Amino acid sequence: MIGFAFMFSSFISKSTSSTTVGFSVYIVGFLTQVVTIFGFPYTDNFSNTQRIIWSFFPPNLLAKALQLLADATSTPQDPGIRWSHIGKCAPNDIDCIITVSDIYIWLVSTYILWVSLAIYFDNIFPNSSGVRKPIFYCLNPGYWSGKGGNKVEEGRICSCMWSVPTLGNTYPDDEDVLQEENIVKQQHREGFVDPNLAVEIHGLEKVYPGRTNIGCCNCKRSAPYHALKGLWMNFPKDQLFCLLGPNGAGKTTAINCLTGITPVTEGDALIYGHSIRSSVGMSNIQKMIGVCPQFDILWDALSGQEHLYLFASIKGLPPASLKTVVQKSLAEVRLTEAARVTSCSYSGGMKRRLSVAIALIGEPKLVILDEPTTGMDPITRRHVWDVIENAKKGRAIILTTHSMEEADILSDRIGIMAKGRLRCIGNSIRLKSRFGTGYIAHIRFSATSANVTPSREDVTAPACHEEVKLFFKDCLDVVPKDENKSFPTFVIPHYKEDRLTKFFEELENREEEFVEGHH
Ligand SMILES: Nc1ncnc2c1ncn2[C@@H]1O[C@H](COP(=O)(O)OP(=O)(O)OP(=O)(O)O)[C@@H](O)[C@H]1O
Repeated sequence: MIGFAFMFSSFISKSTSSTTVGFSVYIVGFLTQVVTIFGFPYTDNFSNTQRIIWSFFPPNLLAKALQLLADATSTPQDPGIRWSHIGKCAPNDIDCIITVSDIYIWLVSTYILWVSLAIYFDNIFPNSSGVRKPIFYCLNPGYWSGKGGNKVEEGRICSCMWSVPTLGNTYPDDEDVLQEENIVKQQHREGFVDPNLAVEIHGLEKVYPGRTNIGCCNCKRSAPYHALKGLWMNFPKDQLFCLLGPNGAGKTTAINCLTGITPVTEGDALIYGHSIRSSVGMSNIQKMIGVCPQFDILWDALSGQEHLYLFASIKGLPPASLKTVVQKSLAEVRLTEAARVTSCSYSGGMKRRLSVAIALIGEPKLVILDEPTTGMDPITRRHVWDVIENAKKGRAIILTTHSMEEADILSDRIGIMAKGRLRCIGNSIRLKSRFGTGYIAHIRFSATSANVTPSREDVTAPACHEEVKLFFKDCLDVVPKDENKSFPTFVIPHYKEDRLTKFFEELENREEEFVEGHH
């Protein structure tokens, strides 16, 4: 019965539907068992074919086995069924169509059949990302040897794929992007392996194929979509690379290609030397990455602590260290108090923090964070920034975000994508100096500022920075890169000009507190 249920689960994608289907199978099983008890089809009156078809449904065999057992033990004179006699019919079984031994063989055989079918259907039906294996995947020797049998397809089995259009000119129009591309291409041509690189992206392209889905009365068509148009990038170790870009730029697609969720159309990427296009490479990659997906993948019934135990065990952490690691991880993302609460009661921000903790657990060498601070309040977001900043040591991090402030504070390098292409790349100062249109305020604090005591060290104390931050709290980009600098730089977008003017008016009135202020 387990094998049959397992096979049925391949056809169901939603947990709500599984309850309905499970209950329906139970009812059908009950009815066929009643029919079996009344003699169908294990008597001489029925054909072998009918019996064979009936026996493929495990509850029927179970009912027949219980009936044989009941017949063999109904009176004190009945001999019962001994293990040594399971291949023989009971003396009072006149028809002797099937024995307990036959039933055992049938149950084991149908279990193997249903489980094999379950695995096969699970592979050929598209998963939640629309990816599936070819119909005859198991006939490919590479699938069994693990070498090159990892080919996957997209779309439904019956959908017809459109031809993939060729990509036009992919020549970058930005000098920094061109320089990055040239460096990566040259290294690729020369086969140079830089030990300081965590990720090398070699001309990554992704086309979501257009399809014609033929329904009963309608025929829907969609054209192929080029989501990634040839990315060439290097991500060094011990650095945080931030991918920025508007909605639909291709950030999540790039991440899904790196993590193996979506198959790549052209190009390749090496993560610590392992190719994302090889099944062996991908299984090695998956052991060394931690991912915080754009949408939280959590189980409502499990608590935060249980999630972390589960993922730490999956990542192969020694059982003895699990408790310490989980507690440290919960403390880092400030979920210690809510550790035992089921995740369905968590707020959106708490769920994101748990997802970040899951991504960081087990010391992964590459961490991929897809919009990790979405839905967090400003204080929690700053706290999570600290967690990410601390996590940078000893690993590479790829982070996507829509927040310029987040990118500015956390990143070592930023890449801005649009329409599947990399449009600019560099550190935040380089990008600001090339593309910034706002104002930059350099503010030096006096030791006699009302918030600080007049000693040399206190000049750099964050207390007086707080005053400026409060003033600009509704600006996007005013947090100093290094809070301990005595000359912090505040970047004020051009549309906040009125705020800046007001600020400088205040500065003039408080000349004794701020030694210098200019923009
Ligand atoms: N399975 C899919 N089939 C067809 N097109 C898709 C599929 N997934 C994404 N796309 C398209 O690819 C483009 C890039 O999507 P992607 O999710 O990578 O963007 P993004 O930069 O992550 O956007 P966001 O910031 O909104 O998360 C979008 O135009 C999207 O419509």
